[in-house]
Amino acid sequence: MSKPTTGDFTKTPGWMDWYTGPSKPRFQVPAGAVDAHCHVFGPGAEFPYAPERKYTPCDASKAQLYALRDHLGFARNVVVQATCHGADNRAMVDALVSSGGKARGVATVKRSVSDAELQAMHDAGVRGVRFNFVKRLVDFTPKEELMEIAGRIAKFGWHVVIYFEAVDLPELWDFFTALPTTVVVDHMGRPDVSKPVDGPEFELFVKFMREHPNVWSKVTCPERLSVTGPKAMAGPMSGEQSAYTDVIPFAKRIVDEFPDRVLWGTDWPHPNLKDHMPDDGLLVDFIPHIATTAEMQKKLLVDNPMRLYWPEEV
Ligand SMILES: O=C(O)c1cc(C(=O)O)oc(=O)c1
Repeated sequence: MSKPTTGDFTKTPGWMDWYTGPSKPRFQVPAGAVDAHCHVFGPGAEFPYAPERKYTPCDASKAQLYALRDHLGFARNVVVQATCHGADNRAMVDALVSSGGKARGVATVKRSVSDAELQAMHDAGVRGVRFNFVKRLVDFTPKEELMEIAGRIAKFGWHVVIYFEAVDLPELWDFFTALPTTVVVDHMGRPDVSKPVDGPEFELFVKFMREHPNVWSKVTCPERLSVTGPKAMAGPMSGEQSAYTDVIPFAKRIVDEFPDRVLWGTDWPHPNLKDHMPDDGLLVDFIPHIATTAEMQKKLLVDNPMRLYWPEEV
């Protein structure tokens, strides 16, 4: 793959660029598999990063994303608006429009968005909005504004994607459980995997899903959540086909209990990683550790994302 650029922007110090030499996964994903969580960044020269952003990434273009899709054996993508673009969805929408119907998207919108703008995004393939509660990524938006947005996007048949840290779930519980749409949790609500998988923190997350059949989870980002690894990267420190073993019990528990409400994605180009950049081919090899039968793999990678993002084809 071609090397990432940065245009006129200066990357955040210590920024880790995505890995240009991903291996071919040993695990062959089922036909029609969807990478249901990934991003595009810029390119900044064409789609400038938002003034209110908390980080400046390297560029990660739609062409590079779609080359990775083909390399890994996926058929489709769900492109999630990255916080470095704020509520300016042009780069994400441009990626959808150029995908030939193979990508759908999740936007970030403000309360001031018009119905005509929502309709235009719908026509381009947007099917959800993202509410972000991770403080290092976004400024605070009042909950009544978000609830108003949720009510408006519900009319388009869209869902709400939420991103939060596990310690914040108790405080956010009432808001999340009042949302009128399907609710999709990013990265399993970021559990602290150094705590027990059956301890109070993760039990609360399981209860959240168990008691609310409209709640789905992405069983994504072992490379973010892992504490002890080993890491899915090329070279001598590699975990190769058994990376991120400390995350497996958490993700597997969610897939086992809620096989019809889980999604998987690469999270390419992996914003804000601090200590390593994964080989996306090896990340795909993580999947059979958490979805252990062909039936579960098909639900995770094909049936569930198709039902949520391409229901007209199911
Ligand atoms: O943990 C993160 O830093 C992160 C950031 C973003 C974003 O900036 O949109 O998206 C993600 O899925 C994860």
